[in-house]
Order: sequence, then structure tokens, then C-alpha cells
Amino acid sequence: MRYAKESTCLSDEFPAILHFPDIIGNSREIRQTLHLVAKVAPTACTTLILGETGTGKELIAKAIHDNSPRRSKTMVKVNCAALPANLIESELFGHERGSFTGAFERRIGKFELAHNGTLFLDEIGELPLELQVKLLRALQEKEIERIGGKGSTTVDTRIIAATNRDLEKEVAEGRFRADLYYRLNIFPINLPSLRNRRDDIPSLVHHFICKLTTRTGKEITTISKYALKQLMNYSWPGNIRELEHVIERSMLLAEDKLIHEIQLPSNKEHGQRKTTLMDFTLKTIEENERDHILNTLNYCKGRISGSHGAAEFLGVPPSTLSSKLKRLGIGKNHFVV
Ligand SMILES: Nc1ncnc2c1ncn2[C@@H]1O[C@H](COP(=O)(O)OP(=O)(O)OP(=O)(O)O)[C@@H](O)[C@H]1O
Repeated sequence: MRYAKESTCLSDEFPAILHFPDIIGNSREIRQTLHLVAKVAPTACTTLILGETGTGKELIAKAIHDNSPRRSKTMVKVNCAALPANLIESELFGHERGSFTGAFERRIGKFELAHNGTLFLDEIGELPLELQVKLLRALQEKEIERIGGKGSTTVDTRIIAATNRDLEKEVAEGRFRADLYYRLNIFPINLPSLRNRRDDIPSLVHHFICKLTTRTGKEITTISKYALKQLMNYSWPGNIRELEHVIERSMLLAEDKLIHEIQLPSNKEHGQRKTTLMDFTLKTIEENERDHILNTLNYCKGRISGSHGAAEFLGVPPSTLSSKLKRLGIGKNHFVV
């Protein structure tokens, strides 16, 4: 009864009329995605958007922000892959004047800039380990500290993070902190790849042709059946971004108002690319052994013996593992504890 009353209040304050004008597509996959977006947008819940490159992660982040009660405030973006570790810290949390060489002015970090709004952490999988701890602290305590600052500042920032990496694998291999992963993975949204939502290709093509008319100076009115078939059959490793670029190129190459044929990376080239994109690196057995032991140690947070220790997972007595570590020159500084 009480719950029902509370939820009535909520919907009175924030009517669930959601708009996704920029998101094209009506396939089952995209409808499922938008259903999740509609659920999470009105809340302040941390959201993790997962998907291959070019699937529209940033667009979905914007849709969440634009349909949230924070929409009148800004959505601030940080690309965690674009800057070296020391600069990302200042980018995220800001710094005081004189806190390090080159800090001539006080700088407000993106966390503070997004106060009452949304902070979009793009490519979160690339965030260096040492910053993952600081981010976790900021998320848990809702407080940030500028570099060189004397105290902390409380922030009310909604977090949306995105990555094209398999974060569970990153955690298992010691490149991403498990605690941060669980803190971010409260409401994951998996975006479908374009090859798994081919039904949307015709409407996306139409959308991009209209969008690119001014830029290309081409008014395309027709696309041949053959060209559409080519687009429907291609595997789209770069997803919607690749489709947009292919359409732009085809428009520029088109004679008159017709796109007759699409120039795609040939199947042969494409097939080759798939097989040469090696899922493994050539290594000696010893190098492989070393990497495997390191990954296991990372996973076990450096614990060698006992239940859920590395020795147990590797199926050897702890003494054998210890002498292997010595032989392979693996010390505590080689893995993350
Ligand atoms: N459903 C969609 N409808 C229309 N345009 C889309 C859609 N999804 C993506 N796009 C367009 O495709 C391009 C790539 O989208 P976006 O940058 O959001 O992808 P991303 O997953 O964040 O990429 P990356 O992982 O490389 O950062 C953008 O131009 C975006 O507007």
C-alpha cells in the first residue's frame, strides 16, 4: 500500500513521457534496448552501457540524460581512453593552483561540473587501475577531492559509463577492479550489434541519406535493390558509425540522384581481416605459463595458498607455485593486490 502511494507520487513528479528522436530503428532488439532506457532514465541509477564500437553507446547515454529529471543540467563527457593517467585525474576531480608542475590555475573537474547533472564516462574499460580506486571512492562516498585540495566536496552526479570491452574478462585478467565493476554494473544495457538488428538497416539508410544531404550536396531519391541487398548482407564490424560513413561515401560517388552500388570492403578482404585479427599472440610455453599465473594471481588478489588461492585454481601445491614464481621472476610488484 505504502509502496503504491510512493510510486504514484514519483510518476506525478516525473511523467513517463519519453522521447528518443535521434534513435532510429524499430527492430525487436532496439525496442528492448529502449524499454530498458525508459526504465532507468527517470532514476538517478548508475548505468553501464555495453556494446561494440559504433553501436550508439553515446547516443543512448544522451537519451538517458535527456529523459531524466536532470535534463535541464548538462551531461559532461570524459573519454577515459583519450588522456594519460595523470591528466585524467585532474580532468575528473580537478586541481588546485600550484598542485603540480603546470597547474597554473585552479581547475574544476568534470565530476563537479556535472553536479546535479550527468557524467558520461566513455571507454571506462581503459581507465588506469590507480584511478579506478579513486573513482570508486567518489562513487561510494559521493565526494571528490581536487588534486592538491585540502578537503572534499560533495557532489550529486549521475554516472553513465560505457565500454566496448568485456569488463568481466577485464576483471578476471586483473585489468579492472572487481569492486568498481560491481558498483558500475547496477543497471547494464547491452547494445545489439548492427548485424544482429539488420531489420533496422533500411530506416537507418534513409535517416543518414536525409541527414547528409546538406553536407554532401547530393539529393538522393533512390537506392537500388542491389545496393540495399549489399547493405543487408554486410557484417558491419564498425556498426552504425561504419554504415553512416559508407552512406556518405556512396552519396558522394552517386551519379544523379541514385545510389546504384555500394563499395564495401570486399568479403575476401573482410574475411581475411577476421582471421588475421589474432585472438592470441604468438608466445613461448614459458611466456604463456607466466601470463596465466599472473592473471590467476590478479584474480586472487595475490593470494597464493588456501581456499580460492592461486595454487588451488592452478591445481598445484602452494610450495610448487612459490618456486615457480621465483623461477619466472614474478614478484608482488607484477600483479595487482
Ligand atoms: N539508433 C541510431 N539511430 C541513428 N543514429 C545512430 C544510432 N545509433 C548510433 N547512431 C550514430 O552512429 C554514430 C556512432 O554512435 P556512437 O558514437 O553513439 O557510438 P559508440 O557506441 O559510442 O561508439 P564508440 O564505442 O566508438 O565510442 C553516431 O553518429 C550516432 O549518431
